[in-house]
Amino acid sequence: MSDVIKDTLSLFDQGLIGRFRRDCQNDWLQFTQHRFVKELAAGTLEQKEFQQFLIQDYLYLHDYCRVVSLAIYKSNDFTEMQYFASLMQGLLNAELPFHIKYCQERGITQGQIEKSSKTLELVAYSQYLLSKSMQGDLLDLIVLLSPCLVGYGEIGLRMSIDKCTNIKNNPYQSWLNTYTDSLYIDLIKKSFYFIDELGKKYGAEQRYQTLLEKFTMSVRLESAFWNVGRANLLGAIS
Ligand SMILES: Cc1ncc(CO)c(N)n1
Repeated sequence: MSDVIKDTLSLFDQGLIGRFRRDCQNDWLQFTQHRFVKELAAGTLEQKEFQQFLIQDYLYLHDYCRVVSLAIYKSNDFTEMQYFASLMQGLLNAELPFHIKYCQERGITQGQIEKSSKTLELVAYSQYLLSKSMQGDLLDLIVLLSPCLVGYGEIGLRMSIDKCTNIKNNPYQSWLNTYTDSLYIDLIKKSFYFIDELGKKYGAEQRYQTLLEKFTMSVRLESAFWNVGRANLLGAIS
């Protein structure tokens, strides 16, 4: 089992994603080895903090889906459209129902989510994605989205083979399983190939530096997002 996971993890080092990850290594490590991630793996994360994270992430997923629908609109052929439609389907039919289930298990109601203030971390990330995705072509757009697309998968896979992970009585195990589920991982595998294809089609080589800047900013916003559960109310706006 762990060989299959290691093979899958080696894909993260290849192609355009591999190059971006290497070229913003510090930021990437801060994101994927964040304090929140370590506490999740150990099962020591405060329940309250996780609940706040779930609420903010629910609100984030709404904006993320909006950006994916913009990608469908921006697609120039049916192959591109099909890829983004499958991503949308994965979000709406797999990740979101799981997310709603975790909220329900923790007694978080729909009304509570709708009444919640957005944290500055959420506003910054969502607004960055929503505004930047309006500019540029489909390659710019997928680069903006790719830390979000592949990051949780890498985190989930690494945790699943890390000896330090508490798998026996970890209250966050079912949430972690979402991101190692074969549906989620298959989508990521498809994404590596698709991003490389778009890279060739839309000339990633010629504008690599601009793309790297977009990727890196999304990675930093992902790191900041891990703090949403701790963001105090003074830092929240509605
Ligand atoms: C902020 C954030 N990034 C990535 C994912 C994975 O889809 C998520 N649910 N939330």
